Amino acid sequence: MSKLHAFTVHYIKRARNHRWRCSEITFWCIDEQLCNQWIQALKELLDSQKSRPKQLLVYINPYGGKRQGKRIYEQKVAPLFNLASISADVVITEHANHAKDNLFEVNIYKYDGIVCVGGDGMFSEVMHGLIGRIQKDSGIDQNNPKTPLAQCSIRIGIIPAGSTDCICYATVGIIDPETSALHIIVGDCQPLDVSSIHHNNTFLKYSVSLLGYGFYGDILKDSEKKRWMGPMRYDFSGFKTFLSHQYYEGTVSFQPAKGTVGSPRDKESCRTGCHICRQTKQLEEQQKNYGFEHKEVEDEWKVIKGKFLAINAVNMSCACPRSPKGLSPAAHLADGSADLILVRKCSRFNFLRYLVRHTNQDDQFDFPFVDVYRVKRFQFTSKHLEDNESDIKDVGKKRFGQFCSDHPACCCNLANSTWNCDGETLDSSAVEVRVRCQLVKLFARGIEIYKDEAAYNSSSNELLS
Ligand SMILES: CCCCCCCCCCCCC/C=C/[C@@H](O)[C@H](CO)NC(=O)CCCCCCCCCCCCCCC
Ligand SMILES: Nc1ncnc2c1ncn2[C@@H]1O[C@H](COP(=O)(O)OP(=O)(O)OP(=O)(O)O)[C@@H](O)[C@H]1O
Ligand SMILES: [Ca+2]
Repeated sequence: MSKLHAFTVHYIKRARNHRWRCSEITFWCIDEQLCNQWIQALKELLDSQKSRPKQLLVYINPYGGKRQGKRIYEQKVAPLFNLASISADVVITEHANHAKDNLFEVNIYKYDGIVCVGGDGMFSEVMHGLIGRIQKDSGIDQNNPKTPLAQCSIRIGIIPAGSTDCICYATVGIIDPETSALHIIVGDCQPLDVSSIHHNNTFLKYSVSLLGYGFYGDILKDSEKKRWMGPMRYDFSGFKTFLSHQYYEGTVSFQPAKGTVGSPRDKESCRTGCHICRQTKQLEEQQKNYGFEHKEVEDEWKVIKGKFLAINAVNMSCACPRSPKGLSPAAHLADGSADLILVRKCSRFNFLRYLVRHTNQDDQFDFPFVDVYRVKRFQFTSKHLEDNESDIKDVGKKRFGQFCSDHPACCCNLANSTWNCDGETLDSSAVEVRVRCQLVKLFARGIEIYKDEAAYNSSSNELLS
């Protein structure tokens, strides 16, 4: 404009329910030199913020959730990345495992972060690619369950476009692509615990949210055949699995977490700057300094044999829109432990009461048939496998498929379930699980606490571009 000079500042404004929005404000000035000084000062301020990513590698699953991944990225995320001068190499996946395989081929070290546009399954794929690549480059064999893993310093960003999106919900507080893009732009960093799953010295998978056998495994297995239904498939398969009321027999053994301060029955949840996660990290660093870090303590295994409707190990609350407080409301994102929830065989009515409590304020652990433990390691072996193993020693015994080999007429239930590993199926009737403290990092900051309702309007806004 004649004789007036101006520049526009784009910044982040907090809105309700942990939502972030991009706003802009234009400053006018009659003095051109002063205007340029301001622009220069703001540019220098932005450049000095080293945690902000400049170059990203983006994987889009065009078939996740309601199949909106590509549109969400192009319309809601790419314009914000452009505004923040972030350059992105975009790969639209053509098949399952495309992103994972690609992460073993590209030069990942030239990127400040890897972004996945999709659901929990897509995140899991990218995480497997990244962890696997880092171990390969560090010469670490993932098959040895005792080996400490190399941490991944390249952060992962999630643009939610899946069916459950629980990892996004539990680390940001809302499923909103724009909010997640803004957390990436400001360069947030949230470490995450990862569980490694092995069987007989063979690496199977990693898990960050839910590793579930029985109820959630069966829901997932059934729902995979109904992908065409979109996110609704989980409700349909959930109802069907609930009616089938299948229980599974086996042995769970675990080592209770010693070094953590919290308990799964705490009233307080993990939030931005969580002191429990911070204390754990400090403790781990102290142990490192004293040289204790990789010593395996073999004492104190607790063993539970029984009939279970569900065995769930969660590394985070698993909060999602279906259950806003999640499977274990007090679980921590980065405390080096998982909450192991054992739901024993009970009536359908009681199991329904347990499920309903995931949707209200009542305590879902306050039932005689539900136990919850905070653990660092656990193992599960199905009775089917235990019996088969003892049969091998006792040559000549006949086996009767899914029924008890000792008493074919007694109809003991020896069926096997599947594991639900962050929304991916995993078939293994015996697993050994270890929590790896803060193995990966996300572009997130945990769920922020708004001290009072007015705070989200007045609290600090962040400069975008
Ligand atoms: C009566 C209402 C009860 C509602 C109970 C809701 C509990 C929901 C807890 C959800 C926890 C999700 C954990 C996240 C797992 C993700 O890594 C994974 C991949 O995205 N998602 C699922 O496996 C997807 C799992 C989807 C689970 C859906 C469960 C639906 C159960 C429906 C039972 C109906 C009984 C009705 C009887 C009249
Ligand atoms: N182009 C593709 N074609 C088919 N499958 C793909 C493709 N790209 C990725 N996948 C696979 O699709 C699976 C599911 O994707 P995603 O997690 O994005 O959606 P979802 O299952 O609907 O959501 P959620 O995991 O949150 O329930 C992932 O395991 C991923 O490996
Ligand atoms: Ca944890």
